[in-house]
Amino acid sequence: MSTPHNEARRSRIRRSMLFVPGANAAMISNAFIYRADALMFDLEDSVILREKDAARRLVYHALQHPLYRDVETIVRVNALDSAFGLDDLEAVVRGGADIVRLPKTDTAQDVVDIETEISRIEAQCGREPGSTGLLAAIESAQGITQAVAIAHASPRLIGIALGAEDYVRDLRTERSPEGVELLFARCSILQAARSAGIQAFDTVYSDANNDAGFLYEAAHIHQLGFDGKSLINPRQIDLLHNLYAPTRKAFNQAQQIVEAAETAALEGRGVVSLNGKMVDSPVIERARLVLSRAALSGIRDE
Ligand SMILES: CC(=O)SCCNC(=O)CCNC(=O)[C@H](O)C(C)(C)COP(=O)(O)OP(=O)(O)OC[C@H]1O[C@@H](n2cnc3c(N)ncnc32)[C@H](O)[C@@H]1OP(=O)(O)O
Ligand SMILES: O=C([O-])CC(=O)C(=O)O
Ligand SMILES: [Mg+2]
Repeated sequence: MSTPHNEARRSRIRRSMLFVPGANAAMISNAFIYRADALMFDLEDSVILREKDAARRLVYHALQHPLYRDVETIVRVNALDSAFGLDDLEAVVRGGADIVRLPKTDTAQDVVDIETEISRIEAQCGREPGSTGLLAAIESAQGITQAVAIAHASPRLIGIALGAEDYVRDLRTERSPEGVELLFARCSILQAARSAGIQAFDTVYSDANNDAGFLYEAAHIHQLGFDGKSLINPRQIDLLHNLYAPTRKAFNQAQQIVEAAETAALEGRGVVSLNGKMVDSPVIERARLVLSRAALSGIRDE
């Protein structure tokens, strides 16, 4: 279903989504200073059981703070079948989060269930119906098998994301630097997301001090076609944004393609040749994407 809400939120740029542990008052109070495309307050696996209630209160207040008004806020709630999920959802929707991140999504029914609760809470608290977005994280073999159904399960979905730390546990393996064990899951998520017209996000890179390893993984998922990545540390933000910025060569080429296409359109031609290479509609579309990424991220420092 196409609504003004999901059209706008499905096309928003989200290269970087920074996880901020919900129980860490210091991090919660100043995470807005980091220029991530979205901040993702966490109430799930970074919060120990005895801090769940305190974390929920901290995040609820942060959501309403004026300093967080200009940044997109996502909150990872606990699963609805846990002791905390419903209380989290009440606080987060009432607090005005832009997007709820559902962890460990195994089936389309998981999405339908949280959608039903979000609609109820929106109606009860007077929040505009449909204004809370959803992001489903897939973190199991079952979830990957169901990725297409999950991606199509709700008009609120802005995207689906891989949660690789839990996923490799389910596969009974470990993450490797090359990520061969994640290739099937990454391709499944990307295919499912694109088939539903929503965004695809890669998982966290957990070694906050290994820039080379992070960049290797980020280049890989950028090449696969992901819109962005979940992050754990602010130092990863600029590394990722720079990687999403086009090179000077790609930028110049995209400019030439768009200029040639505009001239051809004025002359009533759909296909033109640029330095011997065919320029037609998919080439022009991709060139426009490069120019829009340059407008946002600048030109890559190499
Ligand atoms: C598998 C999963 O579920 S992953 C998702 C859940 N996990 C998380 O949310 C973890 C988020 N990340 C972190 O907690 C931390 O970055 C760690 C534990 C990985 C590393 O911690 P540190 O070594 O202390 O980080 P580092 O020394 O780089 O911190 C530098 C500064 O950035 C801040 N910072 C670090 N990570 C974050 C973050 N995720 N959000 C906000 N601020 C952060 C620190 O508070 C510190 O601020 P200060 O200079 O004002 O004191
Ligand atoms: O979703 C993520 O990237 C973090 C996470 O929970 C996981 O990897 O299991
Ligand atoms: Mg997880």
